[in-house]
Amino acid sequence: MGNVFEIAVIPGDGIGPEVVAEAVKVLNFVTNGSENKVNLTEYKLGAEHWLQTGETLPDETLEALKKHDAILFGAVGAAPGDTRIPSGLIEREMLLKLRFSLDHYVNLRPSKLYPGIESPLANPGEIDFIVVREGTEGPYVGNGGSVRTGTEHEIATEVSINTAYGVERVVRDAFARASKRERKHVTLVHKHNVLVHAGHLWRRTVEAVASEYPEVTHDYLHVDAATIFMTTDPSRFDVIVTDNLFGDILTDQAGAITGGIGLSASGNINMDRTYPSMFEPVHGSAPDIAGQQKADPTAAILSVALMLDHLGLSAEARTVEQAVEKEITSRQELTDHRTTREIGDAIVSLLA
Ligand SMILES: NC(=O)c1ccc[n+]([C@@H]2O[C@H](COP(=O)([O-])OP(=O)(O)OC[C@H]3O[C@@H](n4cnc5c(N)ncnc54)[C@H](O)[C@@H]3O)[C@@H](O)[C@H]2O)c1
Ligand SMILES: CC(C)[C@H](C(=O)O)[C@@H](O)C(=O)O
Ligand SMILES: [Mg+2]
Repeated sequence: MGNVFEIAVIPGDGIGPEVVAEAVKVLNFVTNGSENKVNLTEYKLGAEHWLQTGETLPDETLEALKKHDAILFGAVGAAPGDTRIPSGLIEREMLLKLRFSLDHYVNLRPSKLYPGIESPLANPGEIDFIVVREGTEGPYVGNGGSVRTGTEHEIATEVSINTAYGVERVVRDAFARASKRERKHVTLVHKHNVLVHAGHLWRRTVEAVASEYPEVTHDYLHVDAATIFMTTDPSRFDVIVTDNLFGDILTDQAGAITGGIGLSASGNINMDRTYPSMFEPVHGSAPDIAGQQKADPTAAILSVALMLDHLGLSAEARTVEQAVEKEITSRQELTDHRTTREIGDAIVSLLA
């Protein structure tokens, strides 16, 4: 007896609707004919929606979203120069509000250099690591303010919040994931030589949790040095655990070295399953290429694979990943770039 999974779909802004259309095609195809079904409900949210309605994320919408089994998210946000929308409004009051309200404490961002993908690195080696980015704390929580705003005496703060509870649960998740991987290695990335209070909490937590996982090795890198190794020796990484802001920055870099941000998937995961998890590409709304069918939908499609895994549909998840790998290989033989739709169609045809 199969299940029916209720999936909320939030296409969002810019290339969001374009890449989500392809991801939905793949999701429908891979579940069609299987005993597990998906029932999709679309929600209009984002910068365009705010311009039309003045709404960011109304409470009723949040409550409705909570009733779903998972959320498939595209991207939100305006072009940096768009003065009609206050900078950060949609990111904070819609996207981060969702991640915080649904307690998405594990922001899982895998990076893999697929065969046939060209890395900008001269000697990329084998790249296959995951970043376990803390998703609900750090400098993202909005604990700050500005006094004497606009004067030469302005003081602006953005306080990074790190709780023992929040750090421990994400560090535990990283070690648990590492213990199931071949190399079984965790790298803590922080900056405890300067950010001593938060840094030492992270460090002590890693040491304590590591003692429960004797089979998992671990090391530490300051975030500045981590960016060096991400470029010179990325194959050293297996599982990186880090705070919300460092994880944001490192995962864009990780995308760049593995062939581009258009391939980077992510899951905002509530491991306790008290609320639905949300799956989305790492990239944003890319206003520079929006509406032109230039966006690579692979990140959104691989986010569907992460979602299927989370829902317990691992056979379907592997099917999607294998079709993506084959499509990436077949791209190399083409002289023209595939459009967003063509990539989605090619992946669907490889699922058949
Ligand atoms: N999760 C999200 O919704 C999310 C994530 C990041 C940024 N944003 C928002 O998106 C807007 C634009 O941000 P940005 O320009 O800093 O980052 P971005 O990720 O949207 O774009 C950065 C660069 O990558 C390219 N790119 C992104 N996705 C691509 C894809 N699928 N295929 C090919 N190229 C791709 C873009 O064309 C651009 O040159 C901002 O409003 C930002 O706040 C939202
Ligand atoms: C848009 C922004 C809030 C977001 C983040 O910083 O987490 C984005 O950059 C991401 O990586 O998903
Ligand atoms: Mg980011």
